[in-house]
Amino acid sequence: MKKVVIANDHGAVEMKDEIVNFLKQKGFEVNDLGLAEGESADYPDMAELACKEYLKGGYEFAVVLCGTGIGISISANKIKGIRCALVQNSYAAEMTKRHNNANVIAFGGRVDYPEKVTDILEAYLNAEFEGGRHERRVEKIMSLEK
Ligand SMILES: O=C(CO)[C@H](O)[C@H](O)COP(=O)(O)O
Repeated sequence: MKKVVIANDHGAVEMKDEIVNFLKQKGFEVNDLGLAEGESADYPDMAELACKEYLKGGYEFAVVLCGTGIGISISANKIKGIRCALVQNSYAAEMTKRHNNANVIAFGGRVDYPEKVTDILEAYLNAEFEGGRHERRVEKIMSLEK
């Protein structure tokens, strides 16, 4: 079964539940490392949890969530091997898979999106990395870690 790991801080509990249910309906096994209602944590810790679990292998991608999506995506992108995209709509979600081959996707639980967040996520799921000239650029992103 395809696996996904997800983590959230207290700013995105409801959105996390919505995304977990959606991914389960899509046939994913979801490793939920995030917070439940009433719990609280610092978003860099939640980014680290999800991304380090993802990097162990066996996961298709990871999802990270905080109030804006900004802090947790900044944090995720500090971790070697992670290309985290904070996407604002379906177009960006599709393109970050096609061009950046993002392996982590971020959303903000307190953000008003123009579409359902699950539709945005679906655009990412349905897209494929194009390779070609984008392969070279992704390699250049990854060499910035050195
Ligand atoms: O969006 C976030 C980071 O970018 C956090 O969810 C937000 O900063 C948490 O704030 P608070 O502790 O006041 O709920």
